[in-house]
Amino acid sequence: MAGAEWKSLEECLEKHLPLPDLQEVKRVLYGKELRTGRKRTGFYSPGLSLWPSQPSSPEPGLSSGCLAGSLSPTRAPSRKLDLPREAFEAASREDFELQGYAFEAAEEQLRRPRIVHVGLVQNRIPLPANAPVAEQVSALHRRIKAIVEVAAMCGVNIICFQEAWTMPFAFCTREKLPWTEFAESAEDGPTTRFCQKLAKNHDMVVVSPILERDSEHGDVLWNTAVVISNSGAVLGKTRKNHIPRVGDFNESTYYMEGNLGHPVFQTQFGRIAVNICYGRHHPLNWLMYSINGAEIIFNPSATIGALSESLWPIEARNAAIANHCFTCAINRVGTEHFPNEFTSGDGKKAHQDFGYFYGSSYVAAPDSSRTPGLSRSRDGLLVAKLDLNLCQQVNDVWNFKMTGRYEMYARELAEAVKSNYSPTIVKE
Ligand SMILES: NC(=O)NCCC(=O)O
Repeated sequence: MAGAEWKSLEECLEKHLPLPDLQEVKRVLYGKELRTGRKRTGFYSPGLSLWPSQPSSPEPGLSSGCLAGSLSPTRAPSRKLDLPREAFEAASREDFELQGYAFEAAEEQLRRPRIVHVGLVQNRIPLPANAPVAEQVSALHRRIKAIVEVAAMCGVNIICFQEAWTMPFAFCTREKLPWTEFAESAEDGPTTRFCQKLAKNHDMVVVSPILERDSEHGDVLWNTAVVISNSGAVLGKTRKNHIPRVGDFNESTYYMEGNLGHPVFQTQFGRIAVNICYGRHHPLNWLMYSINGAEIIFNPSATIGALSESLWPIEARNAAIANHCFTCAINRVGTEHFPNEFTSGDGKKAHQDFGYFYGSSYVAAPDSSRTPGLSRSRDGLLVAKLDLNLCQQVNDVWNFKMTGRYEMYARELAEAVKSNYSPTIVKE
């Protein structure tokens, strides 16, 4: 662990990064740049920039090494995972990125390690959004099949695809056809049947986020993740609880807020839950999956750079810390162009694309460690080896569940949602 000789993260980045890279790193790490008020860095005061406009040189006599750290038993960074050569060869042939990392937990006397390999898939849409619907779906099935085969070579036990993975993210258009034609039955639609085969063939739990059409209940559409057991049986489904009303994410035009609560799925490899995209901004949403016993919470997403890139590295990681569980954040890749122009209701010109989906999928652990992200620009498979014992180990150290005071919050929230509630504000 570094002492005072390692001055600051900011100074290290400034010293070692070329200016264009530094600007991008600042954008992702700190959000928008604050007004520049002083030239040196090293401390923050409101309204002033954390960053000088040019990289500065370190003060003489101070070391500026970029990493000095020892591993603590409760916070070991994920390390690279050895994956089979054939898997890398296949990934390269199929033109997608493959990365693997392992998280470790301390050895226990009474419990054996509870090892599970998860796979996170991020991808572009392979065909343009104006190709026939059936061709787009088939092309996506083919693409995902190729990636799942590599995941199988890597020993993946549970795989999760990106939000609404069988379609372009067309909700920005507000048009119904052809986009509603991508909706399928969660129980026996073509995509679920396709995933059942994958699950059975590869002995892998498959989390398949789709646009669901529930024809048993008035043909209502939902944003749903179907969870398919490694036996090939449909274990169940879960629905997106929070629908964005931000920017071009006009999703409430298409489907309703989920009505299935916070189910957790007991799989052979551990207890999992799915918090779909915009749900990651809602700490109570993560909390309820965790209270129901989730050890791994997947967050299949579709989100764009201008809107959320500075939120991305924080939210799922914070949820893993706050809830003593693993979280898996997955985002799609690329720019999707739509046949007709639409406006964003912001006075700006009509346009035909949503913005840039920046990938960057990652896994975060309860001890605050995380994997690096997949790239911003390529399809990819991230394999992470988890020891689920880490969840309880961190819980026993930090005790957030024990100190959570849920009863107090339940009481206060129950009051706060009443129409006659008046907030407690103490005034002079
Ligand atoms: N798909 C979705 O909910 N996107 C909303 C934007 C975001 O949450 O970053």
